[in-house]
Amino acid sequence: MLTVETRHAIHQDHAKTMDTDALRKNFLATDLFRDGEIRLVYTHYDRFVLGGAVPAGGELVLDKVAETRTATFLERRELGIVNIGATGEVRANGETYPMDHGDVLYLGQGSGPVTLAGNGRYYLVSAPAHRPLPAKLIRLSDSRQMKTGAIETSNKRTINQFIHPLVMESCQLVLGYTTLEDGSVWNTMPAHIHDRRMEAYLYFNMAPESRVLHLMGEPKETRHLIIANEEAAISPPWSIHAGAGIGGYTFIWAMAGDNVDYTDMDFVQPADLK
Ligand SMILES: O=C(O)C(=O)C[C@H](O)C(=O)CO
Ligand SMILES: [Zn+2]
Repeated sequence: MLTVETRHAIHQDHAKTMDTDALRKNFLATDLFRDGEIRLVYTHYDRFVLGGAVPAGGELVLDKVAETRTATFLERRELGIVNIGATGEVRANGETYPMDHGDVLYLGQGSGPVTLAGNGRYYLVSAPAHRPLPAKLIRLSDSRQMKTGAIETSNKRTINQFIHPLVMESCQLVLGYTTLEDGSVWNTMPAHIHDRRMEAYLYFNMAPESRVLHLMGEPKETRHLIIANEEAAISPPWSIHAGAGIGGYTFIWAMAGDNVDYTDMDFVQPADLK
């Protein structure tokens, strides 16, 4: 079963008038992972799509998605898949990719129908692509690991970069996941924006009762989302994206837009946030 929800783009002047419910309806994606289903959110931020697929021991096929009005979803798109569950496999273009927990698969434009199988819990992100590029399975050991933060500032963490120009080539997608050291709770602080690229954060590996306080909004007009396990924050190009957990968590960050330069960020120091 395939479900697609469309989210239109919101102007920052509109966002600052929103109450909690409206902020959550527009910027939080919940209920992405259901057994036997593919559930997608089609955003109008860079036409970035995010979602979940849980074959639950069987198989699910991602093929035609009416929203794109193309013969197959990947006819003019590229796809990143992260397995946040147990072992499974993904098949596309006549190839089979074994997917362990934490593995990332890139499928380029024109890859055709994608079969997601086994006990994986697959997080999916997709953006329009301008040319076909080779598929690539990237394991944690192949990723580029960037250590940052410090225990003193409660933000010691490793930013694992997978779909990233120094690891592989993509058209628009840039993706990885960030893990925090025990006792560190903050991600992405100091915060930043990048008007050239939108971003989405999927928080996972969280205890069911745990929550992340995710900060969003323009730097001088911040708002927050209280986020539970396996929920995603959709971050428009004008928004900061940062968070602190009351328990452990990992998050997958994924971006699309005008460039694939991970370092292209406009930092905002905490003293400049409001
Ligand atoms: O912990 C962090 O800092 C991040 O993971 C930042 C994200 O990678 C990001 O926002 C990239 O633009
Ligand atoms: Zn960012």
